[in-house]
Amino acid sequence: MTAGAPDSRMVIPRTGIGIDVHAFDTEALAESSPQEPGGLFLAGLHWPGERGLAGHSDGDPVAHAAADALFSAAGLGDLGTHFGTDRPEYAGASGTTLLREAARIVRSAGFEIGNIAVQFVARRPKFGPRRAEAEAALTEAAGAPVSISATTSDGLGFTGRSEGIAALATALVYPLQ
Ligand SMILES: Nc1ccn([C@@H]2O[C@H](COP(=O)(O)O)[C@@H](O)[C@H]2O)c(=O)n1
Ligand SMILES: C[C@@]1(CO)OP(=O)(O)OP(=O)(O)OC[C@H]1O
Repeated sequence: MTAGAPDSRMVIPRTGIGIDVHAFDTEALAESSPQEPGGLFLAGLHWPGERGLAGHSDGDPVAHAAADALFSAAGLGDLGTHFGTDRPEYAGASGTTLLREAARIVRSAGFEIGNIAVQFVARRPKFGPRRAEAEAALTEAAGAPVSISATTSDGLGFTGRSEGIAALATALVYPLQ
């Protein structure tokens, strides 16, 4: 092997990053009907009684940031490349549906997924009690470990004013040889 040149037998993992933000939807309060439940969809879970987020899909910034990080790691563009708002089939789509589809696309391009880590910024909902449930939902959708953490912004900025929720994700993928 030449000094400085990568060994062609080495599997070089690739990292990716994704950020997503959704604003609270003032009309999406509480439950509306069993067919179209109101409330919040976040981290692959439904949070009845919490104010919902606006979006073409269900507006889940945790799942969207995770999917964006996968596309970023694989060099396959971003969420808009694959699930644009011009695609009626994704109207109202759940975060787990989008993450499952993103993982399928990344695997079809010849990658396996190492893991995804996501952190969201919000005062509410209190995440700790449902962390295991959310991690299980997104891990099942991605077919790879997804870890999720939450933080507040100490009352500062748009998350501090409860105008929306922001999420940041990283992902690791590696090419299958
Ligand atoms: N929506 C949230 C936000 C935070 N947590 C948990 O609280 C811890 C402290 O948050 P600070 O922003 O005050 O540092 C944080 O590490 C989380 O464990 C939460 O559960 N849900
Ligand atoms: C997911 C898509 C498509 O339904 O819509 P939104 O739910 O608005 O989500 P966003 O993260 O703003 O962008 C990606 C969109 O293409």
